[in-house]
Amino acid sequence: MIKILMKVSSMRLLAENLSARRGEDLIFTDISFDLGAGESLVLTGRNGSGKSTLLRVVAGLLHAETGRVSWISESSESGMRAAEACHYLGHRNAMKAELTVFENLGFWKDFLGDAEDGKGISPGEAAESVGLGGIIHLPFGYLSAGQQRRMAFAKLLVAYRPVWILDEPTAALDVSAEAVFTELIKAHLAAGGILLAATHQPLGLENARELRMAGFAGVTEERW
Ligand SMILES: Nc1ncnc2c1ncn2[C@@H]1O[C@H](COP(=O)(O)OP(=O)(O)OP(=O)(O)O)[C@@H](O)[C@H]1O
Repeated sequence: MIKILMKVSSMRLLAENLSARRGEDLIFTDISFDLGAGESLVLTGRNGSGKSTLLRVVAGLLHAETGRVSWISESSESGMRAAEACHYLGHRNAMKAELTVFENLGFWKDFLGDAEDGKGISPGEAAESVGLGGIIHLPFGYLSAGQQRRMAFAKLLVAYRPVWILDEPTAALDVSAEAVFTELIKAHLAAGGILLAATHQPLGLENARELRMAGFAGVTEERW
């Protein structure tokens, strides 16, 4: 049973005419999308096509060459900052190997705090939610690659953010972990959350839109 404490969010994520450069190369141009409560957009495309770059631009971690990202929330007239509105889960898990799982998740809970319209769950409950409640006392570095990825996902649950930005969330995961992640994402969307994800494997979401990145300024969009 997955328990996530949050009210139905009314967030909107608007990206307008985004372009980004890595080094000398323009990786994509004029990408726009508009995601409302409960909506998801999945970026696909070959290695190097710019998926991670787009996610990092939206999360405010990379500078956009052109365009802008707006985080529109009913609870904040002036809009929100990326750090207040989204969780970003990149290729790395952002956990300290020598601290226990409990200490890592506790750190993130205290450091991030909750966005206004939701409430995160405890480190113990979050570990339970990803199927690893029994190993919360172990140093993070002792965990297998798949267990580490599950615990990185649990970080999304300890502090509430309406938008989840996930880069290859299911890399190194077994089939049961994929199913757990899909259920957690569906629960997030059902509560009015938003998902922006890059993946090479389908995430099992029925109504996700797809943005196929072609790399070096090419891009196409279609609905799955
Ligand atoms: N710091 C950098 N300087 C120059 N080029 C870079 C830099 N970082 C990334 N790139 C290039 O930008 C392009 C897009 O990379 P990106 O990581 O966004 O691709 P991706 O679609 O996420 O790939 P993958 O599926 O392998 O994760 C690639 O061609 C990459 O080599």
